[in-house]
Amino acid sequence: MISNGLSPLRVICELDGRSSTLGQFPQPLSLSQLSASLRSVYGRQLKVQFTMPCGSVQPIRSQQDLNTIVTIAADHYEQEAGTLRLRLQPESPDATTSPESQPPAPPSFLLPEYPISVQRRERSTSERRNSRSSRLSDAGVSEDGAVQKEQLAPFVPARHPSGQGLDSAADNSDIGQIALNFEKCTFLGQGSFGKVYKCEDFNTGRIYAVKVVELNSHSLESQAVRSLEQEIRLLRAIEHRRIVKYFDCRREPNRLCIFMEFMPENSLRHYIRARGPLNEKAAMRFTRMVMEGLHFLHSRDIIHRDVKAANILKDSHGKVKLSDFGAAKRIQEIGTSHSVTGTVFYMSPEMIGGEAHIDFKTDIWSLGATVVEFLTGQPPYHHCDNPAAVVLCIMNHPEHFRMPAEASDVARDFIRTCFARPASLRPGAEELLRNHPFLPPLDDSPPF
Ligand SMILES: Nc1ncnc2c1ncn2[C@@H]1O[C@H](COP(=O)(O)OP(=O)(O)OP(=O)(O)O)[C@@H](O)[C@H]1O
Repeated sequence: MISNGLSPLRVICELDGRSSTLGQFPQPLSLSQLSASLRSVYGRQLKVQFTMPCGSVQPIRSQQDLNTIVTIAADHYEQEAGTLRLRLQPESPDATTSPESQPPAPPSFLLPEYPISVQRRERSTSERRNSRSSRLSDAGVSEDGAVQKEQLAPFVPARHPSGQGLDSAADNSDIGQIALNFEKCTFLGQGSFGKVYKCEDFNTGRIYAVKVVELNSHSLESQAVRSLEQEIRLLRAIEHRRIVKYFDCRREPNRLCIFMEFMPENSLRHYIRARGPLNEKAAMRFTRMVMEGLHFLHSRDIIHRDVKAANILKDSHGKVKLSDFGAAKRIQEIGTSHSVTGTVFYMSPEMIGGEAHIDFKTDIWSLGATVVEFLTGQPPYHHCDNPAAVVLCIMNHPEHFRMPAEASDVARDFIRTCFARPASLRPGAEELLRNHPFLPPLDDSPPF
């Protein structure tokens, strides 16, 4: 353990993949002293960050951030007693621009460098045959477990006049069948790891949401990108009415484009921000739908890992579906941005603690946090003024959590049940669906 007594703290900094000792510092460690030391050693403005036990990267911007980080390091990196490891990153000129304040950039990856005529190309008999066999080999698993045929219509790859396909930069020969109508792409929103566009396939008129993840120079040819592509190809087979479907994945120079089912009514986070917290009846309905989606994923051995209102998308019939399942963590690994500020609110203690064995129960915790967001407009521990403090609360001071003031006993019990710890005491999705009065069946719920 690092003591907060007199023993000095050794600070090691990593910049551009190289680690070096910055020095020994008296405790409590002072941010101004640390900054002065960094300036004298590196001679330039640097962002100071810390890698949490869960792998997320936390910026250190204040003395309070630093104090919290030192405590977390002491609690979770005991094998490195007396040492604090920091990551350094050069300050970019636009570092102060938040994603929200950026203008909605045009979908440059989709804009052709040549005029495009929107027309259907007739396919030859052999193309039709090949397309059919590849669709059959893509056969997936349906909601009831039955094997079923790929739902995609036979798309024609878009062709560049030079003869190259849109995806010529990568060997995506078995995918990349969606030919986009570039004129019909509109910006939908910005996430931490990419921008999302609504796009139309010019052959079928089918609408997609396309998430574009900018790849950093390290990740371009990395195993992580290949793994993500493979994972999304596998996830294409997952089909359920409470889950946003993945259709495809295509690598462009410097970018990865993930094609998903388009959900017209945006996320529950947007809904709550626009209209305020949900009433309890609505919260119960949406939670039931999300839990049904989780139950399906868990029954297929998939942990979502990023359940939150921003990942619950609405259709135009008042129903919701879970999005971003399975791949969210991998996208974080390869994206150019590495700050996950904000998402820590929903993380389970076992995930934050970097436990080796994370199971489905982590999603139940996150759904509990999401229900708090439904009912209050904010996730739990939102009163903490920095994410590092949130981490500390979740790990060490769960009693600091504020239960929604107006919540019924049933809602309170549901939230408490989701926050049970250790994870082994937390019920699974099926048990909650069967037994918890916060989740009464809906008209279209399957029997449990
Ligand atoms: N399948 C979809 N259909 C319609 N809109 C979508 C779809 N997927 C994402 N969006 C919208 O695009 C925006 C960005 O979504 P994205 O999933 O990249 O980030 P996020 O979940 O909001 O945040 P984070 O990246 O921090 O998890 C959001 O406004 C979201 O509602």
